[in-house]
Amino acid sequence: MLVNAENIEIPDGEPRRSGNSLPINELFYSLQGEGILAGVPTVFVRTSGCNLRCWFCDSYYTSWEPNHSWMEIEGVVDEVQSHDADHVVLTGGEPLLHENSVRLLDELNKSGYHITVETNGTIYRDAPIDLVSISPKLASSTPTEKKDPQGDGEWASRHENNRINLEALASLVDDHEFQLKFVITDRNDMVEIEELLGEIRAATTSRIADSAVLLMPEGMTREQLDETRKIVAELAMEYGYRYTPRLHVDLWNDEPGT
Ligand SMILES: C[S@@+](CC[C@H](N)C(=O)[O-])C[C@H]1O[C@@H](n2cnc3c(N)ncnc32)[C@H](O)[C@@H]1O
Ligand SMILES: Nc1nc2[nH]cc(C(=O)O)c2c(=O)[nH]1
Ligand code: SF4
Ligand SMILES: [Mg+2]
Repeated sequence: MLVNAENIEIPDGEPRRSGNSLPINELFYSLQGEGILAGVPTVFVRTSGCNLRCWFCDSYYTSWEPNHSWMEIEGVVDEVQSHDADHVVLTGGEPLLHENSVRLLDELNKSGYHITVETNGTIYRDAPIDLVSISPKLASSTPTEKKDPQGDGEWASRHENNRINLEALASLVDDHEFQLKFVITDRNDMVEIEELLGEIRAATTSRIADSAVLLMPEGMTREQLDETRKIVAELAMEYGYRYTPRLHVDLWNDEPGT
């Protein structure tokens, strides 16, 4: 089943490529920095192009200013295999925008990798995924005129209209092991999280344990996380959800390829 097909687009200014290629922004070996697998050595494949525009996006060159090389799926698999890892993360941008992400996931699955997909949860695709790491975008992510990193809020209504797709969220939760990972900018986010969790729980037959709900502090740099991480840790204790660090930021700050 494909939900929200009308949102699928390729990055601006690129000819539509056919065949077996994907727009790849970067491919690197690091430690999983976020979520229930934090600390696990992992190869990251980052596609370019996104259907949303979070004002805080830490992968600016996949969303606001998409930048990539087109790579054949075979070449991506070869490069993944050149690293000594059992875990692969497919991220972006929004990796599930691209039909060919399914082909890549099929190939990685055949090679026996544990596969995590990092997604904003607006698009469902039938693919082999061991852990779907869903990060639904809250109202506080919307690039309003004041928060827009690039213009005067031109993306705000499009982002707002597309950021939640309950049907896709429920399908992702129903079909895979999952974590729901919310980026927290301040305590007001909790009202919307509680409401959205109620809606997802009503739409799915799967149980969503509180331990599968992760609160992640917003911040691209150590300095920014210094402002948010303690508040988020306290919110996790208050609500009974799980706190997730951003280990890569703690270790390497905002260095590319980490
Ligand atoms: C760049 S996104 C790519 C995957 C997908 N588009 C998504 O948003 O889930 C990877 C992860 O980084 C998170 N993220 C992006 N910018 C962030 C920031 N400034 N602080 C904390 N987390 C951030 C996203 O919520 C998501 O969990
Ligand atoms: N180390 C590291 N861990 C991550 N987990 C999710 C990431 C992402 O950007 O999706 C990410 C990332 O960019 N780096
Ligand atoms: S959905 Fe993910 S990639 Fe897209 S703008 Fe938001 S954080 Fe960035
Ligand atoms: Mg990242």
